[in-house]
Amino acid sequence: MSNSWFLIANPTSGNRNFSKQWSKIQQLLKLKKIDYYFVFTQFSKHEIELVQAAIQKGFRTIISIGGDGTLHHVVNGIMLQTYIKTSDITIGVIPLGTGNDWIKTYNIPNNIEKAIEIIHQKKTILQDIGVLETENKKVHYFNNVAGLGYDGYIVNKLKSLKKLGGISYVLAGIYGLLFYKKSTFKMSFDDKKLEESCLMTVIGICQFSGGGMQFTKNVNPSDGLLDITIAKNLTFFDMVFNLPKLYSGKIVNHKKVETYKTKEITIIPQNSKPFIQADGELIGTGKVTVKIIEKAINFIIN
Ligand SMILES: Nc1ncnc2c1ncn2[C@@H]1O[C@H](COP(=O)(O)OP(=O)(O)OP(=O)(O)O)[C@@H](O)[C@H]1O
Repeated sequence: MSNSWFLIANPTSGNRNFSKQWSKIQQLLKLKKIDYYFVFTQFSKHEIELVQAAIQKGFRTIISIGGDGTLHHVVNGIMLQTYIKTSDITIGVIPLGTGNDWIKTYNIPNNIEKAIEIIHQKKTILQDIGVLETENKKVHYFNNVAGLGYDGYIVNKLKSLKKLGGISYVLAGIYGLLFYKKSTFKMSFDDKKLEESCLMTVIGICQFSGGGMQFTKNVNPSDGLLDITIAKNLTFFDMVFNLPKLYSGKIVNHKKVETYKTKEITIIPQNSKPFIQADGELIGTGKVTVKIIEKAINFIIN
């Protein structure tokens, strides 16, 4: 087993100059005498095979350098392997992405120097991981927030806007409010069966999504429960007038919003196939079942 860190860096994440950021990261790691190996991703989802190869070589501490998408695929690589227990792995994050939402739950600043200092201190939490099964029986893991409906629509729109940086989330959000068509979702969890016209249903392990918005209530990332938020018939005006509440998290108290905690939920959209997003990555459309794997991976936190 290796005591070195294994760094997986996505040179395409964020919109800052990657080679400049990378030189800074290398200098800081040397300064802190942190022993490491590194690889750059060469294509989307390359993270999965890179992290699995690293685990087979004996690495147990992985650093994801990029945004939420890079971390999402690193997590999927770990969860999809059967070589070792996933809870033997520790992940640290050096944020280079656009939204960088996962780090916000743990007060990790969007700053390379501070993120490396936090990694050096090695304080960890054993966090839950969510697992989504889509209509075609495909399985996807998520470490932050997943959702169906409006937020999936936004993630799809974001693809063409991310080059604009942080503002892209706001622009995609407004576009979605103008053009996304709500649909009726049948939802079942515990002994509940709901049928509602929904803007979206959000499923959280952690607290922030959409570039700093908060749709989950009283989040605890290691309680073995999914935080479900059902945004019902919210209109364009409801969203615009409540914009500060989307960022402060108070939106969960709105009369058209319901929150639940559960271990498993199935959502079946009626007469439409809305996009499903997981950690800001588009993973499918239509029906989805979501479960939780309690205390699955160690993450370095502040
Ligand atoms: N070399 C590569 N070329 C193209 N795409 C890549 C490459 N490496 C990784 N990717 C993909 O790029 C996507 C975006 O990366 P990431 O989410 O980390 O950055 P971001 O979109 O800027 O940040 P955020 O998600 O925090 O807004 C991910 O789906 C990732 O798998």
